[in-house]
Amino acid sequence: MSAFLELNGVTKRFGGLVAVNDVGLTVEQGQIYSLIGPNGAGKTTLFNLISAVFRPTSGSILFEGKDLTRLPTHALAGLGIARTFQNLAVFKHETVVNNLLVGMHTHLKSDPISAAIFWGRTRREEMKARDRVEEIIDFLEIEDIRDHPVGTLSYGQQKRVELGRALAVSPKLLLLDEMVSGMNQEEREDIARFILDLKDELGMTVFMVEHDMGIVMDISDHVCVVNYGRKIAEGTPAQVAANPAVIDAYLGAKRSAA
Ligand SMILES: Nc1ncnc2c1ncn2[C@@H]1O[C@H](COP(=O)(O)OP(=O)(O)OP(=O)(O)O)[C@@H](O)[C@H]1O
Repeated sequence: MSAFLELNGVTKRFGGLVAVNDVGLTVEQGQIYSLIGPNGAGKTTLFNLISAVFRPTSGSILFEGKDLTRLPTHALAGLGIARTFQNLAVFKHETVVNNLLVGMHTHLKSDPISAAIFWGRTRREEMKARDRVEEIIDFLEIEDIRDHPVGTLSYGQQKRVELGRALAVSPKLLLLDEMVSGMNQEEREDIARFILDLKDELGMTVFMVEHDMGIVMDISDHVCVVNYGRKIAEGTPAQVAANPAVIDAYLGAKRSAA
C-alpha cells in the first residue's frame, strides 16, 4: 500500500542556491506532522513544493500514490488537499459566511453553463455547500461573527476564517503555514485545540510549518527538523527536543543572530 504523503529525494534549487536538499519524509494518515527549523532552513520552500506552488528540481512527492509534482495548484483540492497561507488570504470586505462559501465554490462541480442546464443539480450543490458552511461555523465557534465583514475582525479571528476556508473543501490533508504567528496566547491555544479536534474528531491529517515550539511540542505526533535545506532529525517531539543536532542548529542560529 502506498504511503499517505511521501517525499523522496526532493531537491529544489534557486539558481546556485540549494533551498531543499535531498529530503525524504513520510506522513502517515491521521498524524499531526510538524516541520521545523531555523530561519532560512527551507521550510517554506518544502511547504510550497508539497502544495504544488513550486516544482522540485528533482525527486518525487506522492500523495496516496499520486505524483503531485506535475499537478497545477488548483488540482490539489480535488485530491483532498487544502492549505492556508502565511499572509492572510481572505476577502476583507466580504462577510465570514461569504468567505466560507467562496472556499466551497472552488470545489463545486457546476460551471455557469452546466448550472443553467442542470438547475436541479446546482441547487443541490448549493444546499450542500451551505450545510458545510454551517458545520464549519459551528466547529470553529464563529457563530457570533458570521455576518461581520472579515476586515473588521481581530487578526486571530481572520486566521480562523482562513482556516475555515481551507476546511470548506473537506480535505484529507490540511497544510498549515505558520498558522499561529502574530496571534496572542489565547488565540494560539484555540487554534491548537481546533487542530487536535480536526485530527481526533474528523481523522484529518495535518502537515504544518510552525515556529511556535509550544504548539509543536504540545500537539505534534511527529516532528521533522530541517537546517540548510537538509533533514537533520525526526521523531516524536521529545525525541527531537533531546537531539544534539537539533539543539546545535537552533543554538547556532541564535549565535549567528547575536
Ligand atoms: N523564490 C526564491 N528564490 C530564491 N531563493 C529563495 C526563494 N525562496 C526561498 N529562497 C531561499 O531559499 C532558502 C530557504 O528559504 P525558506 O523560505 O524556504 O526558509 P524557511 O525555513 O521557510 O525560513 P523562515 O523560517 O525564515 O520562513 C533561503 O536561503 C531563501 O533565501
